[in-house]
Amino acid sequence: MSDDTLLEVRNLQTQFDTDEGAVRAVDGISFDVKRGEIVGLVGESGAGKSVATASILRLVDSPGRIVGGEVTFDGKTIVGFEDEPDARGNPVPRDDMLSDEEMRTDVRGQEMAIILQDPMESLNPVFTVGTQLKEIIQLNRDLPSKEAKALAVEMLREVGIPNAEGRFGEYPHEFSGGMRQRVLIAMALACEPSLIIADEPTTALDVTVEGQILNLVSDLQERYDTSFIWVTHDLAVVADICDRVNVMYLGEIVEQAPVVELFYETKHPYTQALLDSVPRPDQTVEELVPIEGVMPEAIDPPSGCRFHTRCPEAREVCRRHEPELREVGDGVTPHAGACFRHEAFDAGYWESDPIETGVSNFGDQLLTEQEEASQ
Ligand SMILES: Nc1ncnc2c1ncn2[C@@H]1O[C@H](COP(=O)(O)OP(=O)(O)OP(=O)(O)O)[C@@H](O)[C@H]1O
Ligand code: NI
Repeated sequence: MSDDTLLEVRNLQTQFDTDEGAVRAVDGISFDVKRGEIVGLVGESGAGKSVATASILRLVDSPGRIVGGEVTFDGKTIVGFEDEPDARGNPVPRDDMLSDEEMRTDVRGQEMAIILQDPMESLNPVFTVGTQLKEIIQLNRDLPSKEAKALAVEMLREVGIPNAEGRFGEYPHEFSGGMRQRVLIAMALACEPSLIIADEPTTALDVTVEGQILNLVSDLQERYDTSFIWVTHDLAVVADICDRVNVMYLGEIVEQAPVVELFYETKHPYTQALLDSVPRPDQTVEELVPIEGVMPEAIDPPSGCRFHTRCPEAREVCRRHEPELREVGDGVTPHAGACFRHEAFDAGYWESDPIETGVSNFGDQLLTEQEEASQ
């Protein structure tokens, strides 16, 4: 693990054991978060974003369980298994894997904090906002009550709550949605974590308030040098604050790139479809194309490339073989994609017959090197 890497996720697999069978909600994802970086996790509802972050926090509840892979955080083993499973085929945790107790006392709320979509889930309605924030500060820093309170007020001010001193004594229900979300950000920062995991924290807010919160997070990120994993289904949010992005589809990462690369050198048809389905300043509304079809169920994913049933570029090879995430960029900027259209794959895509998916072609928006060369 290189020095500036804070979190390393390798081939992480999390499944839910249901009566109908195993739902492989997260099916072998790998990505890194460097220190001081905001990494996006984007994809449609059901892609596995929340299960992925819950796995990193070790907060997956039964019938869900982490069944494979490795997660290393600041030198600690969050997830790590022996090479051989036990007699019943279940993974065996390695000795260096943190216990549930260690996760609770040393990692969550200390080194990793979480911000969820609904602040009311994380705030206690019977205590004032100030009391809750002060308590977190005292848990994390050995400060006398008076100083902890002063710091709490200072933090409320820092996240942009007007009249912070006066509002210290108010209850969560007296705050608007946007203000509550600011309180949660203050609470997360009060732990002085090195990583904050934010799961769609601005989805319920209107766009103006969302924009204010995103600006705030960018500012605070710079000041505190905190790393973030930002979960969202919204590419506009990704464009706003992320440094690098992972695009998830049906439990897998299909594209991974720095944010500008993702938008301007798109390598995966699913990412392209996501981009075409959201308004952009350089497009008219008429040019918007919704993504066709619905994402298939994770319990019974399509064969081959999981996106092939909805992909306008799908060919026979995509139905038969599954492309893994590979380096497909220009060799300068790291850019990974899981699509046979790229030269890095030698799967015979171009000789393979197109398959009829009932989805129209994207046109010339997704030219590959080969296509460009043949034009
Ligand atoms: N308790 C559970 N039992 C069975 N399957 C589950 C359970 N929780 C989640 N799943 C499945 O895991 C998959 C991924 O869900 P997840 O909540 O991670 O999606 P998501 O990308 O966060 O979606 P959203 O944008 O709606 O939050 C889904 O197919 C979901 O049905
Ligand atoms: Ni989710």
